[in-house]
Amino acid sequence: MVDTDALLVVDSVDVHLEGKWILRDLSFAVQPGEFVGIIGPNGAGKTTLMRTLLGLLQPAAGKIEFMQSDRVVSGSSLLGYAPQSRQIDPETPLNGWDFVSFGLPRRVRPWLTREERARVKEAMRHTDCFEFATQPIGKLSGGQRQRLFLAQALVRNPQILLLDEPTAALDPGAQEGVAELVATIARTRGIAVLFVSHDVNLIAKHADRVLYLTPGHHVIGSVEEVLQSRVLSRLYGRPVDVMRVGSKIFVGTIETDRVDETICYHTEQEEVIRYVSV
Ligand SMILES: Nc1ncnc2c1ncn2[C@@H]1O[C@H](COP(=O)(O)OP(=O)(O)OP(=O)(O)O)[C@@H](O)[C@H]1O
Repeated sequence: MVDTDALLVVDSVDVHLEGKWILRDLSFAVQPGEFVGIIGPNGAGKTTLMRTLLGLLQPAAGKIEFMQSDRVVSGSSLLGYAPQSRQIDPETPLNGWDFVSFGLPRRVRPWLTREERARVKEAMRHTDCFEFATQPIGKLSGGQRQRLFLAQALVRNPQILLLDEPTAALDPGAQEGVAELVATIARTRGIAVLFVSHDVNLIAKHADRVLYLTPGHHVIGSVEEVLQSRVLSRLYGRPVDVMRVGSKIFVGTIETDRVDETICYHTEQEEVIRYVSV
């Protein structure tokens, strides 16, 4: 694969863990400023992909290449990462400023230089969380903390931002706020974003392209190209429907025999249809 403009090229990558194939023949490239939404069922390998890009897992085959961007700011790092698991003890005696400054490249001295302080301030301003600088992080809401995690990932001035379910456990308004913020950061700062989410509508609204993973398989393309019954049925190896109701997209399978907790509606014949998300 040759893509001279790409920041990241993943070429025919296989990853297996404890003898089980997780990612197989995975190939895609990401451009500066591009927002790539990563979606797929539990266990599809989304976090495994993040960990592989971070160098925490070694591909069994294929290669991963990071390119330099022309738009690199001096002192920038390659990757910024916000992990999936973000439990914080409510009694944690850390304020927002300290928490974000932990994202700076490793340093031995306990104090921050003027340049480092400016970076922390800029990252907090960009993510609209400077007001939490002196507040204990354990007392903040999920959405407020999420902004701090984003600031912590941004403080290294990364070229690529890896965000593993940054909107998990947030209410719809806060989810939208975080996704919008990330999309703006990608656009205005030329940072490539890989954004994992289970919310197909959030991805459809904000992503330039979608990487849809199922165990051992993947497809990548625009929202219109990927979110189609034909494409996803091939990916899952069984019939999958993509329904558009108003502005919303639902991906799942339709069963006509049971009524359950998932989306139900009536046809003209009053047949109750159960829609199961995949
Ligand atoms: N350290 C490990 N050793 C062995 N298997 C692992 C390890 N970590 C993850 N797996 C397995 O790899 C597969 C992919 O896991 P991964 O966490 O990447 O999925 P995911 O798409 O991020 O899922 P979710 O949506 O639930 O977060 C799963 O079957 C999981 O059990």
